[in-house]
Amino acid sequence: MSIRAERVSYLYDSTAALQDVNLEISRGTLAVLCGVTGSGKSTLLRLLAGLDTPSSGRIEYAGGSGGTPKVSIVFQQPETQLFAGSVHKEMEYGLEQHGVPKAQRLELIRSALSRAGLPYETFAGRSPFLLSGGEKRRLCIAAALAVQPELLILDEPTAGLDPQSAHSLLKLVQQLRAEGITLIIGTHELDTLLPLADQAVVMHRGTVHYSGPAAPLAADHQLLRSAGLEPPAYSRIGDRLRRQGLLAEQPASIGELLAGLASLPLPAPSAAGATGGGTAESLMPGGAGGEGTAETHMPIGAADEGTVQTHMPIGAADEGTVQTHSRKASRQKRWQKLDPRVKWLGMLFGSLVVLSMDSYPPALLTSFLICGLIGSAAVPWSRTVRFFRPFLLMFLFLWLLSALDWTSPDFSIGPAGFSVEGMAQGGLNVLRFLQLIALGFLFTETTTGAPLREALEWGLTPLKKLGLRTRGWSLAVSVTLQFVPWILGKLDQLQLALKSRGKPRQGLARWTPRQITMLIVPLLILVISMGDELATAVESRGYDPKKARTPAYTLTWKSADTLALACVILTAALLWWFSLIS
Ligand SMILES: Nc1ncnc2c1ncn2[C@@H]1O[C@H](COP(=O)(O)OP(=O)(O)OP(=O)(O)O)[C@@H](O)[C@H]1O
Repeated sequence: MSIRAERVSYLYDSTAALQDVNLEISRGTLAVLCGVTGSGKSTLLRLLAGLDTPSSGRIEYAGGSGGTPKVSIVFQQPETQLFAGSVHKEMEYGLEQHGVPKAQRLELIRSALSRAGLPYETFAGRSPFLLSGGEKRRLCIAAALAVQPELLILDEPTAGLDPQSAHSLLKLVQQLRAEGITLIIGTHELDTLLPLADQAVVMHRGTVHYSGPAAPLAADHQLLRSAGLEPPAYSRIGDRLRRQGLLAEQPASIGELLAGLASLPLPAPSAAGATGGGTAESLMPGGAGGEGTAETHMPIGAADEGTVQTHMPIGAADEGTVQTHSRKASRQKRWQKLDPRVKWLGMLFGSLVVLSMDSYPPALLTSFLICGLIGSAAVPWSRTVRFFRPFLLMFLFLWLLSALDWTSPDFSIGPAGFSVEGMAQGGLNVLRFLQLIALGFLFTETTTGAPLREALEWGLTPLKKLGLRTRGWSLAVSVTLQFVPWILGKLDQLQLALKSRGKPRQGLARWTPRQITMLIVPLLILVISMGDELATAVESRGYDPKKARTPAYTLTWKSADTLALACVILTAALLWWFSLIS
């Protein structure tokens, strides 16, 4: 199957990760996608796999077997891609989603596992979570192969593998190419993958810097360096030897370089070489032979402006985006500078007001105000949606439950009767719950770890007088609060993993009861292992809750904080008064 990206751009919030990407990869090609960290490789691979939709532009597949394109992807971190209770179930999930009849599944699973070097008899019953890092990666590759993809996308497939496993993975990649599968591999590992590739694509700051045959790219050191990449070692050494007249041709792989070297008589070490000078120089990659020793020893790209810019947000090229970005950053900074005690008190007063409300007008006004506050703190819209999405289904259920009326319903849907009054009251309660959650969200989104903990400790000080160990509590509460975004991030990753193995589902369809039950176990395992790691870290640092800790952050009250607190108290009082009169 061939794939074509046409003027593809992708934005994370308002920052462009990809800009105007045009790309064509023909059927049966092994394409290597390289670029420095943050250049947009993973984002592009996700779009090519159909897991995300471009913000603009389009991606087309052609020459497949018809119907939905059969694309499989293996992510950079395999542990985020596993979710089932056993290796067999992990493999079966994708086959089931692709509609493969049960009778055919076992054979496909066996064959894919064995191709990935995991014998079925040994691994089928084991938990994917208890495999080693390399075995997890092989399992993900096996699961991707089981569905017999026409396009296979691998993101950093050799990362974290020992040399032998990396070698067998490369052999497998070559076999797959020989079978006519189109392969796209995202990697930094140019030395091993570039010689195998037919096509190379270099990403630089979210754009395609080069797309063409792989062999000339390996020899074009200037082009690679201008994208912040170091040319493969075989090419750098070959280049030096060629300049010195020792090799006739530029080697296209480490194998060719060794073969070229084998035909050379070994020179006797010269006196100059023995004292340092010449030998040291000749051992340096890309040394005096033409590319400049100083340049070689500088951090990659220090020699060219392009790489320095790599670390800037891609949108920096566009002045409008920069301005929006800096306005947002300054709003976020203003909220972060505010003393956390003001936010803590704001959350306390806000919660009291919300709890005292029993009619819609003040509740709606409060919702409006909270939305305004979240907007003024420049919390990205996508992050807010991601945070609230899991709560919405739960609250919808609670709302329907409180609207149920079996005795004198105002209307019925099927066997269930509902009362309008119950709906109104339930709606109000749900709204108030959401407001309480939103206040907590605003507090944690605008306060970093250390100030958050100190503010919590300050809030718990009265309890200290009763002899309670508030330091331990505040640590526990702040860790718990920071767990929430972490858990939501993990949920997103697991959802993406499910999507990568089956029919793409969008919106509420992603949260079917089956999907939720599939996510519970891996999520629990991830949470427990994170708790375990945290406990080990705390223990290894000799943390003793009985001893006073030196605060990592000192709270300082400024006049702007007094003003902000006065605004908080005034607003809370007005809302309370409004709820009394309405
Ligand atoms: N979820 C996200 N939210 C916001 N920005 C993101 C997100 N994911 C990636 N980015 C940003 O998008 C840009 C491209 O990221 P991407 O992960 O595609 O790069 P990459 O080339 O794959 O990097 P690496 O080799 O380190 O994996 C980076 O600047 C990154 O910070």
